[in-house]
Amino acid sequence: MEAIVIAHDLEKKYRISRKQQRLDQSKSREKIALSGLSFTANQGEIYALLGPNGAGKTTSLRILSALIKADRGDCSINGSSVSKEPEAVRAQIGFLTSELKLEDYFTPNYLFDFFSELNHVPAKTRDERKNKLFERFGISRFAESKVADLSTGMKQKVSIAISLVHDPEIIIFDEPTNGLDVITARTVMDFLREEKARGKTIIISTHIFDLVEKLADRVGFIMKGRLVREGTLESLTREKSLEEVFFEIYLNEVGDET
Ligand SMILES: Nc1ncnc2c1ncn2[C@@H]1O[C@H](COP(=O)(O)OP(=O)(O)OP(=O)(O)O)[C@@H](O)[C@H]1O
Repeated sequence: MEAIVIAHDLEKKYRISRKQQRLDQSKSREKIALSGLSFTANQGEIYALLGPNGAGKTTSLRILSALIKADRGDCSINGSSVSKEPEAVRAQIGFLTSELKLEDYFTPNYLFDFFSELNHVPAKTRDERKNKLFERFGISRFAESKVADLSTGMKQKVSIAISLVHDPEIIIFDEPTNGLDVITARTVMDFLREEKARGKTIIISTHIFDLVEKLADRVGFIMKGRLVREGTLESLTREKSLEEVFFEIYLNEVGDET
């Protein structure tokens, strides 16, 4: 199996406000989000980063996607270094989040064309892709409606479609089903399975066991900014449920602090 996404020894600190410092009862003005995170995803698999709130999932996916910079460490995406070749990385990945905010005034059709142009997608390819994605996500009927008039689920599906204008080899999806109703969540999960079947590599972050059990080939447990265990879903859950494995690791790594 070929390693296509390699995160190596990532460190990231955020500077926090004095107010936040007091709330955290911390002596430091910095918050450590990642402290030496490493993991590897293989070509054509769905890899899940599973961890509790504040573990560092979003931070690591944003670094992988060249949206923010790590303080230390680096990632290799299909042979390109995130720190040295961020443009090459961006061309190969689609970063998806259900929290992406779309401008209310524009239509799905306009947004898809706009982002296609930004990504240098030729018009013919753009139209083929748009038809396919709009059909797949039930957007076609709303293609000329303003974003402001769309339902929350439809907005999320539009944001997924426009993150895929360049048909990226690697899909990075932060909390894929957060805030989605069951029907939209199902559409998204089916879509990710189809993309995997097309040979794409998919990395998701989540705290939802059920999602990991339904979707993932391999799982990395992330706690306090570090990877604490990694393995195939099958090997991890041979004797215990994923939830049991998670809490065993959690008690070991974090203790019973809440
Ligand atoms: N912009 C920021 N400024 C200050 N601290 C931040 C910032 N972003 C994240 N953090 C802190 O860094 C740590 C890791 O956050 P991150 O969002 O990466 O975790 P997460 O695993 O995605 O959490 P969640 O599941 O709650 O979204 C947390 O303690 C968080 O409070």
